[in-house]
Amino acid sequence: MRRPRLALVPGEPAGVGPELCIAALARDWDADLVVYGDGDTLRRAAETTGQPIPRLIPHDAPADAPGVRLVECRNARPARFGEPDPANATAVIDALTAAADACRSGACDGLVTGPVHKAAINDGGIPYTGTTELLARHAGCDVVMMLANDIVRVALATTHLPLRDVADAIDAPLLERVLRTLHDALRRDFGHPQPVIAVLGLNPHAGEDGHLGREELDLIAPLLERLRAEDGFDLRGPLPADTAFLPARLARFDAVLAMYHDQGMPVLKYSGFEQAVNLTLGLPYPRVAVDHGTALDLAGRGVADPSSLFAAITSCAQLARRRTADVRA
Ligand SMILES: NC(=O)C1=CN([C@@H]2O[C@H](COP(=O)(O)OP(=O)(O)OC[C@H]3O[C@@H](n4cnc5c(N)ncnc54)[C@H](O)[C@@H]3O)[C@@H](O)[C@H]2O)C=CC1
Ligand SMILES: NCC(=O)COP(=O)(O)O
Repeated sequence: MRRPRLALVPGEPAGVGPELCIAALARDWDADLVVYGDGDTLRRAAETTGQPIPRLIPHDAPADAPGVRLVECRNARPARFGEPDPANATAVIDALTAAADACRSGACDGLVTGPVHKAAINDGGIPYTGTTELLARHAGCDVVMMLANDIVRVALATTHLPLRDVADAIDAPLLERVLRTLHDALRRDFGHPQPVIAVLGLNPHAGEDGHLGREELDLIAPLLERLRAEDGFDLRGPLPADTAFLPARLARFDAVLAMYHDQGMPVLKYSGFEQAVNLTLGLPYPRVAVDHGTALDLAGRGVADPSSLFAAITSCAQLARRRTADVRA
């Protein structure tokens, strides 16, 4: 089977993404990496953090040319580690878009991304809530954000939304789309023919029989009941979020669906920040990102932990191989 070719996007030039990518490029992977980013930033990240500077070659260099293939997406201004510059927002988004194009055209088999600084992109004049949403728009499909480590998989019904807007955003069509996308991905990409999905309530104690909110009674429970009637849909809940993650309960679930970002994310990050990855389910190609942010406090110092990026590359390569095998079967 052909080695998967993965597009690797470092993300925010002033963050830890470039130096973590340099660490990744020094390793052997069961995949070929093609970097989409600013070559000068990568070289300076290597230099500043005392890592070997990779030989970057154009992405369309001859097949036997030695070096790391780079699709150059030049920054408007040289990056200063620790200080995001909104002038470079366009280059960051262009790199993500070019890499997504390559995945959609089949030139690459999967996408791995470093952290992006949301405020810097918006300050640069580009409306942006997250790469998950950007890739969904780009591919024109429904997606689900799911974070995963060896202990738990947490998917989110809503992603980067102010808390004030969350309750209004959660309705039956949205939850149904999310559950179908999650269910399909657990079956197709994660090898669970009959996945068990725990669905959290929105309110404390899952609404306490309607005394602490009615979304569970009026919306979530009837939807779960309807979907359970379909073959293969094993849905538990709506469960109180405060006890759903108890280890003994968690062991019975293949994934937990949280209603909003900070209902699920802290559990995931507390249970294993270093090894966790962020997956976008529902795209026509696998996309896996680091679970952490730009860590501006560490950028350029050579102390950032590369484990999440390494886990993202490993996971993306596995998903890409699985999809290639499915196509051939
Ligand atoms: N995948 C992505 O694109 C993500 C992007 N972000 C963005 O990153 C920016 C900063 O977010 P924060 O909330 O400060 O989170 P952060 O993850 O950048 O930092 C939180 C803490 O974790 C530490 N940390 C992060 N990555 C680390 C690593 N690889 N090794 C060792 N320590 C590490 C940092 O030093 C800091 O103490 C925001 O603009 C946010 O939107 C946040 C999460 C994910
Ligand atoms: N909290 C996750 C995060 O901010 C990264 O999300 P995305 O940019 O991959 O959508």
